[in-house]
Amino acid sequence: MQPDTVQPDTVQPAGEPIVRVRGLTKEFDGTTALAGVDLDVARGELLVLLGLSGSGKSTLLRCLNGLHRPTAGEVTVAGTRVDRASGRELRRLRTEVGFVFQQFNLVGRLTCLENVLIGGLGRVRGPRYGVTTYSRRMREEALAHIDRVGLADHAYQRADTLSGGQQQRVAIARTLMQRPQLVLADEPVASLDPENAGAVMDLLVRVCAEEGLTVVCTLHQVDLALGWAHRLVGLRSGEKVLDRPAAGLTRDDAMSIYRRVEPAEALA
Ligand SMILES: Nc1ncnc2c1ncn2[C@@H]1O[C@H](COP(=O)(O)OP(=O)(O)OP(=O)(O)O)[C@@H](O)[C@H]1O
Repeated sequence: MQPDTVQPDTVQPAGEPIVRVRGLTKEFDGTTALAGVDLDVARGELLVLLGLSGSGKSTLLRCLNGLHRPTAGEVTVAGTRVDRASGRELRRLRTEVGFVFQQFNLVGRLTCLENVLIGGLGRVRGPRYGVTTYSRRMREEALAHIDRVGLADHAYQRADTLSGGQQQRVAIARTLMQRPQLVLADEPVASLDPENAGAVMDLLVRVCAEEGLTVVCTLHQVDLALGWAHRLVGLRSGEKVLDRPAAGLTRDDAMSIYRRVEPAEALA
């Protein structure tokens, strides 16, 4: 499936990048997951991370929102030095950084509406139990996001009764409800069949572009990456081996990161 959203070929960096990574190294008990990665992501950019299983993609995403503390290096996201942030700074940062997971991470026994409202919890004081404990304005906002992802007829349906594609749409609506600046998506379509994968990816790209959000997304599907991304970054054994605009990049260029030979002129 081809995207029905026309994306600009590249994003002209305007001002400070929203993500700035320098010399990022992450080790786990003797395993080097990331080895000195440098990366800038411009505001509004859609960057796709590619690489073999175990190449460090998820670890990089998790270092961006502080789920992993780097072994060495600097990570700055939306002006916050994530690598040395306090617990309080990390909690604030996570209200500005949405995370879309492969397995959706919805609360199955709650309705779509309740799940989407959870995305707005960072904006309210104290816990909320049930839809009626949120303000009317928040409920209307959540319903508008549910409508936007095409699930208006399912707003009051339990999340665990929805298909995988529908559940990921709910997760996207929950992320929008969060009003983030940056969306991290870790293999958001890996659990879906090819048709649903294309449709959900198109939705994610479209709503993020409409909101002017920056997206860093890991994918295993090179064709999806070439269809949607502004820029592709390839990791191999924790090192960046490709960093090129998607425009003009061939499938063969992108596939080179999965080969053992060094990609030619990959780090333009
Ligand atoms: N919490 C952890 N504890 C120990 N090792 C870890 C941990 N998380 C990741 N690793 C290791 O770090 C390396 C990179 O893993 P990571 O999950 O980042 O790769 P990936 O490219 O996202 O893989 P996949 O495509 O399969 O999701 C792997 O060798 C993995 O085993």
